[in-house]
Amino acid sequence: MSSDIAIDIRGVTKRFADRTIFHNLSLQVRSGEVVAIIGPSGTGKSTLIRCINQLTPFEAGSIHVLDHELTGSSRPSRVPISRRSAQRRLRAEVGMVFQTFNLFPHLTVLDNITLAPMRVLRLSPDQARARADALLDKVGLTARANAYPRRLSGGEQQRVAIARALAMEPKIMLFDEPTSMLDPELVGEVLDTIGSLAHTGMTIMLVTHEIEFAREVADTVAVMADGQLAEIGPAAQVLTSPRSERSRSFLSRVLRYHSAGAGTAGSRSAVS
Ligand SMILES: Nc1ncnc2c1ncn2[C@@H]1O[C@H](COP(=O)(O)OP(=O)(O)OP(=O)(O)O)[C@@H](O)[C@H]1O
Repeated sequence: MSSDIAIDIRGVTKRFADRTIFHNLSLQVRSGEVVAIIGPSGTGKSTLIRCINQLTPFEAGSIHVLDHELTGSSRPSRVPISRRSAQRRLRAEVGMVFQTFNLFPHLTVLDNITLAPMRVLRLSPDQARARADALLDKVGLTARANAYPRRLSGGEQQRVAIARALAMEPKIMLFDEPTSMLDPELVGEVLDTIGSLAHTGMTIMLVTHEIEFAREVADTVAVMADGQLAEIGPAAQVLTSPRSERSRSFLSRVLRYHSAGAGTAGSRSAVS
C-alpha cells in the first residue's frame, strides 16, 4: 500500500446473519485527508467505520489501515488470542469517538483520559497527567478535570471522549455520528472541537448527518446509500452538484428537511 494511503478499503462485504448491509465496497483515505461519510439512516455508515478498527468483522474483501491488514472472514466469531495483540496495536493508532460518548462512569474526567496512556503506552502518571492537562486545555475543559461524567453535559462528555482518544496520540481518528445524541445547542461546541482537529492535518473519517459541517471540514465526501458508495468526490462538488441519482435524492431530502426548519445546529443542516 502506498505510504500516502492511510486507509484502503477494498471490495468489502458485510452481512448481519443473511442480510447484506453492503457489498464489494471500496474507499481510500489519504494521510491527512478528512473524509465525511453521509447518507440515509440504516445504510451501513456506522458499520463500515466499525469494520476499520475491528469492532465489527466483515465477510469479504480487505481493509489496510496504516501497516495493519484486516481481511474478511466468514466466521464472525471471537478474535483468536494470536490476533488480539495486533488488534490492540491497531486501536492504539486509530482513535474512535462514538455517538454515546462511552466514558467510564466511575472515573473522573482526568482518569478517563490518563487510563489508556498509562496502561497501554506505559506512560508514567506524571507523563499521562501532562498529556491530559494539555488536551483538557485544548477542548476547553480544564475546570472539569475532577468531575465525574454524570456531572457533565452531553457536549462536555463528548469533548472528554475526544480528548481521551487523542491522549493515545493516534494517527487516524474515526468519528461515528459524534453529535447525534446531543441537544441542538450542544452540537456546535463538539463540531468546533472536531473542526480544529481537522485543521491540524489529522487523518479523519467521520460519519455525520451534519451536512454543512461536512462541507466546512471535509476534503472528500462519500455518499452511502442502499449499501453502496453512490458517490465519492471533493466535498464542494458532491454537496453542490451531486452526479449520482442516489446522492441527488438524498441531498434533496436533506435540503428540504433543513428548509422546513428542522436543522439542529443553527445554520448547520442535519438529518437523522
Ligand atoms: N449488530 C447488529 N446486528 C444486526 N443488525 C445490525 C447490527 N448493527 C447494525 N445492524 C443493522 O445494519 C444496518 C446498518 O446499520 P448502521 O448503524 O451501520 O447504519 P447507519 O447508516 O450508520 O444508520 P444511522 O445513520 O441511522 O446511524 C441497519 O439496518 C442496522 O439495523
